[in-house]
Amino acid sequence: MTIHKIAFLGAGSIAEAVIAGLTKAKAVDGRRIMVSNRSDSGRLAYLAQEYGVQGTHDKEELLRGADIVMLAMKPKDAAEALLSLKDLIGEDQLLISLMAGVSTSSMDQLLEKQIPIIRAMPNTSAAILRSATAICPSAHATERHVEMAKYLFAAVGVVSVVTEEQMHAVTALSGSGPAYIYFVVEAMEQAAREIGLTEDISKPLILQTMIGAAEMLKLTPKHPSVLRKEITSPGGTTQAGIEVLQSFEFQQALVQCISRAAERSRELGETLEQLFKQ
Ligand SMILES: NC(=O)C1=CN([C@@H]2O[C@H](COP(=O)(O)OP(=O)(O)OC[C@H]3O[C@@H](n4cnc5c(N)ncnc54)[C@H](OP(=O)(O)O)[C@@H]3O)[C@@H](O)[C@H]2O)C=CC1
Ligand SMILES: O=C(O)[C@@H]1CCC=N1
Repeated sequence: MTIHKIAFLGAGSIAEAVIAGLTKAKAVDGRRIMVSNRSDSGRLAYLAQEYGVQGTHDKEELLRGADIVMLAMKPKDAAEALLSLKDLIGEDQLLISLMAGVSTSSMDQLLEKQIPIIRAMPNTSAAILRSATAICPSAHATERHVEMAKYLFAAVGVVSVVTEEQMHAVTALSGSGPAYIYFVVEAMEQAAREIGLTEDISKPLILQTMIGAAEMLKLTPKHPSVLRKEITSPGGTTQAGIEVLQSFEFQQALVQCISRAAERSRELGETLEQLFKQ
C-alpha cells in the first residue's frame, strides 16, 4: 500500500510506539512521517533523531500532502486539537484517532465536515511489533479506509475490527493491558528481593517465566485454567501461593480493574460530549 505521508498530532508515548513500530517494520519510511506537539521542540528533535521523522509546529505544513492524520493527544486535549485542524483537514484525508473514549460523533461535531475517521486502540508493544490493536470505522469511513488502517496496525502487531461501542472494552483490556502485566512483574521483582534473590538472578527468571507462559497460551490449545492446574501439585508450593492470591480475591480484583478502566473510557468520552450539550 502506498502511503505518501502520515501526520502525527501528539508526540508522546503512543505516538512514539507506533512510529517506532512502523519504521522498524518498514511499513512506512520515517521520512514520510511528520510529527507535531504544542510546544516541546526537544521531543520532536528526539523523534527526528531516533526514527528519521520530521518535526514541525506549523499545522499547515503538518497536514499538507498527508493522506493520514493520526491523533495522539490525551482526550482532555481533543477539542483544542480538533478545532485547530478544522480548517486545514480535507475529506480526502483519513483521520485515525488513538484517543481513549473520544467518539467519532464528537469528532464529527467538532470538525463540522464529513472526514473519514478510524478509531484505533493499539498498545505500547507496537514499538516491538507486538501490539494488539482494535479499530473501528466512523460513518464516513469506507472499506478502503479500514484497509489502510489494517495495513498500518498489522505491520505493528495483530488487528481486530470491533464496533465503536466495544472500543471502551478493548481500551480497558488490551490498550491498558500491558500496564497490568508490568504491575505484576513489579510485584514479582519486589517479592524476589524480599525472599533473598539478587536482581541479576531474578530478572532473567521472571522474564523467561512471563515469555514461557505467554508462548504456552499461544502454542497450546489448553485453557489457562488447565495450564494452571498442571503446575499446581496438591499440597505443594503453587497451591499455597494461589491460596494467598485467592484470599486477596486477586481474580476478582483484575475483573474489577478492567471493568473500571472501561467505565473510565466512557467518562473520558463523555467529558467532550458535554461540550455539545451546553
Ligand atoms: N500510552 C498508551 O499506552 C496508549 C495511549 N493511547 C491514547 O493515546 C493518546 C496519547 O497518550 P500518550 O501518548 O500516553 O500521551 P502523552 O502525554 O505521552 O502524549 C500526548 C502528546 O500530545 C501532545 N499534545 C497535547 N495537546 C496537543 C494539541 N492540541 N496538538 C498537538 N499535540 C498535542 C503532547 O505534547 P504537548 O504537551 O507539547 O503539546 C504530547 O506530545 C491518549 O488519548 C491515550 O488515550 C492509546 C493507546 C495506548
Ligand atoms: O491510560 C490511558 O488512558 C491510555 C489508554 C490506553 C492506554 N493508555
